[in-house]
Amino acid sequence: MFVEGVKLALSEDLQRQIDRLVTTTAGRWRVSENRKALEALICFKTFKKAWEFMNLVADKASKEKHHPEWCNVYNKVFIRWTTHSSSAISGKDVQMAIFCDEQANALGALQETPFESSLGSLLRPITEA
Ligand SMILES: C[C@H](O)[C@H](O)[C@H]1CNC2=NC(N)=NC(=O)C2=N1
Repeated sequence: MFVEGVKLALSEDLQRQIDRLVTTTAGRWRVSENRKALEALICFKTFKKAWEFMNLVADKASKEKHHPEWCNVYNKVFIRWTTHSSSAISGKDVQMAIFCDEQANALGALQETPFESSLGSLLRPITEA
């Protein structure tokens, strides 16, 4: 009983953190369609800013042993946090997403990035260009 109670409290806390990320970041973060990942499209002013961001996240990922699925085109970074051994978003995913959000803000990432419109051009196969 006690353990179950702790589990419940933890997942409620996680859900609250996820809700906060999704609702307070102006469309930057969303829960993936299969609900197993947190994803963001982050738009920087320059390529150098995007690269700086990726370096900071790379350092943190090595320390935390939790690595992003991501891609970069010029000033945009698409980033996804998911945990392979889990069927749901984990605390580590949320921790990394919050870290990314803080770093993105510190690097002056553009606040409002319409997810759908920008993602299309970022991931479009090069043959269609
Ligand atoms: C053994 C090692 O810690 C695991 O393979 C880690 C590595 N980094 C990881 N990163 C992410 N995002 N999810 C994982 O499940 C994961 N597993």
